[in-house]
Amino acid sequence: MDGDVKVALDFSLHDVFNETSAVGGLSVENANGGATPNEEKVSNDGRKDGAIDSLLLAAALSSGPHVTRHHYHHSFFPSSEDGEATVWDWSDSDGHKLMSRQAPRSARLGHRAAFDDSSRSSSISPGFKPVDVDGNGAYSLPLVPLMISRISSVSSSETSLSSDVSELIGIDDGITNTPTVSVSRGSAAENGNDVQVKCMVRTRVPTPHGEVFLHLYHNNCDDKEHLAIVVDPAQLDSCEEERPFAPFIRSKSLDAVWHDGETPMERITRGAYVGRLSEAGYKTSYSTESDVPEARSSLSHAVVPAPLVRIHSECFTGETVGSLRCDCGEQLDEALRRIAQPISIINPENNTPTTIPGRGAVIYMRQEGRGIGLLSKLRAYNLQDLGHDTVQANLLLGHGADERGYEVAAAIMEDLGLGVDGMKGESACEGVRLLTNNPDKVTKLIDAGVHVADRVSMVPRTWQCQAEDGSQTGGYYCAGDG
Ligand SMILES: Nc1nc2c(ncn2[C@@H]2O[C@H](COP(=O)(O)OP(=O)(O)OP(=O)(O)O)[C@@H](O)[C@H]2O)c(=O)[nH]1
Repeated sequence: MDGDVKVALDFSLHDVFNETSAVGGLSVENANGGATPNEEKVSNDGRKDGAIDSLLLAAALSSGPHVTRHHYHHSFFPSSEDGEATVWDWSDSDGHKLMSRQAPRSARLGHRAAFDDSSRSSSISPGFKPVDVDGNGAYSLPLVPLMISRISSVSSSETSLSSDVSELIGIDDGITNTPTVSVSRGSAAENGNDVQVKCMVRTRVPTPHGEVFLHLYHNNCDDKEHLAIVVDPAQLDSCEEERPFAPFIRSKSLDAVWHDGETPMERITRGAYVGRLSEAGYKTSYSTESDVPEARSSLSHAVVPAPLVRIHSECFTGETVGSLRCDCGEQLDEALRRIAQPISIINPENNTPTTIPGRGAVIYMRQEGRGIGLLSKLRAYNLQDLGHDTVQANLLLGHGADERGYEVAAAIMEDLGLGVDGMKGESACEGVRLLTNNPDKVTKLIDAGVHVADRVSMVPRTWQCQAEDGSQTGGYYCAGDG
């Protein structure tokens, strides 16, 4: 299991690599099929999508749909015996020969010590290449919220805990200064104010897990732009005649009328549309709740499982830099993968098995470093290198062990009809299946009014592989390791 071997890429992968880089193999610099990252391709139906990462596509084709930007380095591909890449042998006891460019986590952590020692003596431990193949990391999914953060014109001096959502919208909306709808959350806010959130924009984003809707939220509690990554592809292809099996996951505040005389183009620009936008046409979304199509009445939420939801905390180091100190990037990716899995149900209308698209959401909270912020988290890493654990390091810096709050996340879920209040009818008490290993998170969300129907453990694939190995699970660097 420990031996690193040299292998060749399989045929299809190799073809793509040769196309994308003069160097070929794993040291490609442009993993975007020769296109620049911003280059657009026009599909047959006239839609414009960002250029697909051909490296990723090739990996997915050769290894299966589970391979994503993050898992690309962690996942398996069929083994061959000669070539250029350093890979790890993960072959299982059933005789499946599998190789991965990702070392087992235990090995990664084990080798870290050797790496640290050897880098001091300028000789890198053979077989451990932590950042060997990350040329395509620049386009990874979690970069999106970070870019949004950079272009945000909302500064902390322009907002305050007591500011109204309408003030926020007036600053950088550019469409309307007078929002009429936001979601109010009882008395959950610690400062005594109602927590208000408003979805400012919703847009379709193609991802390795299929098409998702990215929702950007403003709120009256902090100056962060929190996000919801909604997986509900059924609504892309919805037509009025056919009612969906499960209620669509839509933002009430986005679909509301924001001001008198609102134009269709204003609504379309912020994403308040139904179905799929195309050059051929569009349809603005329902502006009142009574217009929302009901799920098929004969299909209760007992038949369609409650949506899977993960509340994910931003982790710049783990998600964008590819830090091995935590598994946040893998967790985000794994959450989206699991939410996007098709759901098998029995259609009570004809009693036949049927499959519906996966549905759920990742609520992406900008709570870096368990709420202590990136600056403090990075300082905490230095203290951890001195031998302190995560909690000790946070406390030494004057922070709590975990400073995250979940009222804003709960308000976003309410706005999306997820586990709080629901959209209407049967979905009202549908609840959510929460993807987490953190019991504290479950308690805090229940306190914030979320109906948690079930907790689903959130185990990254690399951990699962380790468990099968019988080797160490978790590691001292990962905050999620408990
Ligand atoms: N302060 C601090 N924060 C960290 C560290 N490593 C990761 N984080 C942050 O921890 C957050 C993730 O929290 P976790 O405890 O891993 O996971 P969780 O969200 O509580 O629980 P799960 O839902 O089971 O993943 C992210 O915001 C990371 O930025 C660390 O060493 N110190």
